This record gives sequence, structure tokens and C-alpha cells, in this order.
Amino acid sequence: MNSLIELRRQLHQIPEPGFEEFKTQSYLLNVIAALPQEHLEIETWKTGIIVKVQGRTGNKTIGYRADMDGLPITEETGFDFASTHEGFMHACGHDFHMSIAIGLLQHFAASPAEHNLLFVFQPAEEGPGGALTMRECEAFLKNKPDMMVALHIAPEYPVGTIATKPGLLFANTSELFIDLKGTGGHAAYPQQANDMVVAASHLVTQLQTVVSRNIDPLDSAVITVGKITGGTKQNIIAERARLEGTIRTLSAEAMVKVKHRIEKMIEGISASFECEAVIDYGANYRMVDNDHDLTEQFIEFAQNSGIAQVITCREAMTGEDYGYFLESVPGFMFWLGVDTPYGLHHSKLQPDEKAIPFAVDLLTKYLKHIG
Ligand SMILES: CC(=O)N[C@@H](CCC[C@H](N)C(=O)O)C(=O)O
Repeated sequence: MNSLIELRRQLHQIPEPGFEEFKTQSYLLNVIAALPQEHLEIETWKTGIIVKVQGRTGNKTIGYRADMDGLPITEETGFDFASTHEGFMHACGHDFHMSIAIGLLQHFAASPAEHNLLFVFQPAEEGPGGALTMRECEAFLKNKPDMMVALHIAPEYPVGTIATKPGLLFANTSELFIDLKGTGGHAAYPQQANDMVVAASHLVTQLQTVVSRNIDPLDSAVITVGKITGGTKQNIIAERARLEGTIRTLSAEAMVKVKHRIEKMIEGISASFECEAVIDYGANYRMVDNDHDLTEQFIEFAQNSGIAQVITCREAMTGEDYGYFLESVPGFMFWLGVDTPYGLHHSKLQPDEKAIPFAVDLLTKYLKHIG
């Protein structure tokens, strides 16, 4: 199992943006090529990989999905195996997700299950959402699974704990990009210009009222503006500003309402600041909707396994393009405890590597059990 920790550390050093996971793909292909090949069919799709393990009877196919991309974060863990890609980091656990998938592949390539297994190494989870097109690719469709399983690391739970629930687990998401264009000018002559830094500041403040004033308090939504850019120099009034953010809702109706309110606010900003305002919603992820029966069966299995603590958790406002797979194949996702004080997308995220052999053990047993 130490080889899996080493593998995770290798992957951790080469985080790459979505659809640019070239080194990651090549590294994984080499690892997979070293496994017993007799029962394997390996195909690539863009920077992703799909590996089928032919089962003993092959009467059904179970998909296992691991995402591959990193995030534009400068790592501050102090690890001696920290990212070698400046400004990029595996800060959402995808190095763990891939390592666990390889651990399962190692086991089942040597000793196939009753049923077929389809390992889906999927690019671009953080954006723009590789699952949406990968679920339509030939390598996936010709072996379309009867059910799918995936996990996500959870910093807040101890190693040995998993958490999930039937039904809604992760939110609907929409990216949010707003471009403002006014008139630039000399800092000393504001009357001749139309300042987009001021317009953007008003807009960010107004956006805070959408959730508090327009969404049913018993429903939930989030609007986060994670990045603002604007202007060119401290003594030049900014001609342009750009807001980049994300919207999260637990219902499709709330997403429609939030977008409607944002559009109205943009009209208002545009009128009051006499500027152009253009909105783009980027990638929209479907909620992760866990199949009731499969999730309950998995919870029961894990509770009886004697190796896992199981928590029935609440839904989270995180997003996952795995929701696209679950739209066409029944299945579920669960949280895997990795016990670190730093949250997902944090530059100091240090998940406990003991979670890797734990997850491989639990899922090996589960994938045999459901055969
Ligand atoms: C688990 C996780 O952190 N997922 C990401 C998904 C990103 C969705 C999209 N790019 C967006 O920002 O809306 C998340 O931020 O929840």
C-alpha cells in the first residue's frame, strides 16, 4: 500500500488545469500499463482515461469515477512533495481520488470481480465540467455502467469515517462572470470618466442582497464573488472591471430566481453608471442526486463492514460535475474523512494519507459485495 502513497505524492506534484492534465494522464497510463493486462481495456478521451476490467461473468458494469484536475492555488503546505507547477495545487483532493481508483484497479486487474468495472478518470471537474461531454464519449457509452460510485475527500471528518445521504448531496452550481465597461480617464478628473471600480463595488454589495432578500429563508443559495479585476494603474480611472464568481442553490427554481435577480441588478448598474454590463454563466453543474436504494444499500454495507464509521450527513453547497453522470446512470457519491484543519480549496490542505488504504479496502469489499 505504500506504493499508493508514493503514487499520490507523485500526482500531487503535477497539478494541472482542466483539459490540460497531460502529465497526469501520461503518468496514470504508465501506472496502468504496468498492471496485469489480461482483463483490461484501456482507452483515452481528451486528457481522461477509461479502463474496463472484464468481470468473471460480466453480467453488469459498475462505474467508478475519479477526477483529475488541480486548482490555481499557490501551495503552502511545506510538503517535500509539494506542487512543482507554480501557482497550481491539488487542493480539492483529486490526487487522493485518482490514487484510490488506482488502488482498486491494482486489485481488480489481478483478481477481477464478478461484474465488469469501468474506471473513469475524468478531466476538468473544477471547470468547465468534463463529465458533461465525457458521459457522451464512445468509450463510456459502449460500456455504459449500470450504476456508478464516486467519493470526495472531506477535511472535517476523521479517517475511517464516511458520510453521505440518499437524494440531494451537492448543490446546483453556475459560474458567474460579469464584465463592466465604462470610460477611463485621469484620476484627477472623475467628471470626465465613468469609473468601473466604483460600479463593480456597488454591484458586489448589491449581490449580497439576493440571497438575504429574494430567496426563501427555508431554501438555500450562495453567491460568491471570488475574483475582481479592474483598471490598470492607481492614478487611472478604470475603464473596465470584471467579477468572477459562482452561484449555488439547492433547487432548480432558486437558481432561476437568483439569475433573474442578478440580471435585474446588472440592468440597474448599467443604467445608473451609464456603462455596458455583460453577463456570462460559464459552466452550470447539475446537482449530485444520490439514488435512494443504492445509497441506502451502501450505507448499510459500510455500517456492517466493521471498518467504517458512517454519518448520514446534510447536503452541501459544493458542486460536482459528477452530477451529470448521475443524470444518466443511477449511483451515488460519498464523503471520505481525511482529517485536516484546512478546508477544500485551501493552500494548506493536508489530507491524511491513511484515508487512501482505508478507502481502497472499503471499496474493494463493496465492489465484491455487490457482485
Ligand atoms: C467539490 C468542489 O469543490 N467542486 C467545485 C466545483 C466547481 C464548479 C464550478 N467551476 C463553479 O465554480 O461554479 C466547487 O467549487 O464546489
